Amino acid sequence: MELEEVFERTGAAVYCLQSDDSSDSINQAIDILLEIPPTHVPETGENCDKNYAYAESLPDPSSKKLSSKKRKSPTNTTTSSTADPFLHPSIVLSYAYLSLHLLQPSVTPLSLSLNSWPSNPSSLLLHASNLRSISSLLPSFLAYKKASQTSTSLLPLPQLEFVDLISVEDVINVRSKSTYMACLLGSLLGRHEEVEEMLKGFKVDFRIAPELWRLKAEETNVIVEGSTKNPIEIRDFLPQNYFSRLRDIFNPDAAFWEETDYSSGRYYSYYIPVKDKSDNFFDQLLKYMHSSLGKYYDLQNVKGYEIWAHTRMGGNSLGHWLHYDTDEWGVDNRKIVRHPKVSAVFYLEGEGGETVVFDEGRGWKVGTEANKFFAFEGDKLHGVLPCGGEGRRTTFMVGFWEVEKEGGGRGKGGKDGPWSDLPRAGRRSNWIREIEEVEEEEVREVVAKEPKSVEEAFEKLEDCKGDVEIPKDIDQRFFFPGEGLEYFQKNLFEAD
Ligand SMILES: O=C(O)CCC(=O)C(=O)O
Ligand SMILES: [Fe+2]
Repeated sequence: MELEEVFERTGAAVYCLQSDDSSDSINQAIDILLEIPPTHVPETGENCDKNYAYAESLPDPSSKKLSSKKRKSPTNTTTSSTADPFLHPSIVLSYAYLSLHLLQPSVTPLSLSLNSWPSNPSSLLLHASNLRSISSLLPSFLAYKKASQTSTSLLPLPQLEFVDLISVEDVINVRSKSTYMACLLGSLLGRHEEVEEMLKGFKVDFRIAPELWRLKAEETNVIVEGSTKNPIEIRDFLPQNYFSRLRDIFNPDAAFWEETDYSSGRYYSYYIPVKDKSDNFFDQLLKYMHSSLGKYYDLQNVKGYEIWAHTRMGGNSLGHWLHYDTDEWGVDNRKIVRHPKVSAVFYLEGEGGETVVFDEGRGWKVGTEANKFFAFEGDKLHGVLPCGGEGRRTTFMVGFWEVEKEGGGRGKGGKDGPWSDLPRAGRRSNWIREIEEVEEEEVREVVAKEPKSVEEAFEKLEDCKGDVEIPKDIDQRFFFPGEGLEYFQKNLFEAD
């Protein structure tokens, strides 16, 4: 196959992918690309002079108004093709597979493209992200690191808007993204010296200390008998019938996630006032949690509970950025910052990254375990570390508030927002039908322990004064600028 046809086919495939995001179009693009024999894949990168010369000889693709004409036949490529010397057919093929969530088939074409241009940063970035999705953390770290070291002047700016897995910004910001991801995975893998070197690209003054990354979140023997200011964890917390009901409501396949549009990523929670008499399972559960925690924290003035939940696909998640739990309604509407008296995390499964909580310089670390309950004073900075592994991480959170609900409720487009009322059962909220009362349980005796901690949870960095921007969309705040924790206080007006 002539080089010209390879370009035309690649352009045509991109055009299919851009014209709409239906699986038909994606499959059509895949068919077009699969006809290019792998041995005819053009040389790019270090050897791409030929491609440049060819590309320059073609009319400017932007003058062809790609979107004005729908392609009719996959082989009629002349009017719609884009000649981009960096648009390697194998990269496009692997993007196409990825956009159908076909991870495995995407690996081979990507490796092929890396064969012809081993340091192609955008292929490396995609390759690294693939490897991370299949929990190959070390190879993924190495690929990110390699991408972070490639020169940015030769970066491709191709038309890659056709998949949401990687945006044009990702490609432009390939260096910042790959460096940041390498720092994140490197920290997880204990390669702190390399990370420190890479952090020099950014302007940051602190990072989570290697000691905290290394700490094993095992159970301690420090039993907490009564009132405390420190976090506590309680294993085997809920009686079986409460636990299984909660699991049913927030099971990964449960209606809740779909009906509340969890995947949109917007924040929503429900505010449930303290009542004398329970009307439903949530009342029962929250009363139970409240009485149990009352021995350790002063919860007498609590007026209501904010509840929300998270489920993270697979174990290989990036965690949850460091934040304070706040009353998002107050932040948005009154520009005031309030915290719950106590915040708590209930682990529905034993998978995924550890929760970390900070107070002044100290940092506690808590491992996930099914039916474990973890609580801490609600004005403490906290987050979730990234992790590898296969399992899913699902947690149910409770904020114990001394503040009565004033506003809150529906967010944009009538959807649930922060401090919503529980919905009534309806077509879009079947999940709520599962909260009818269960048999009431007496509060059991529990053993509360203080989780493991390190004295100095943040490490000061001296030479990290680079000008690469930390990518906003994946900033976990594990590396941050400033004098100390005031960086987080200043950012309190950003919703969690
Ligand atoms: O899942 C966790 O461990 C904590 C999550 C959290 O802090 C939050 O959702 O506000
Ligand atoms: Fe939180």
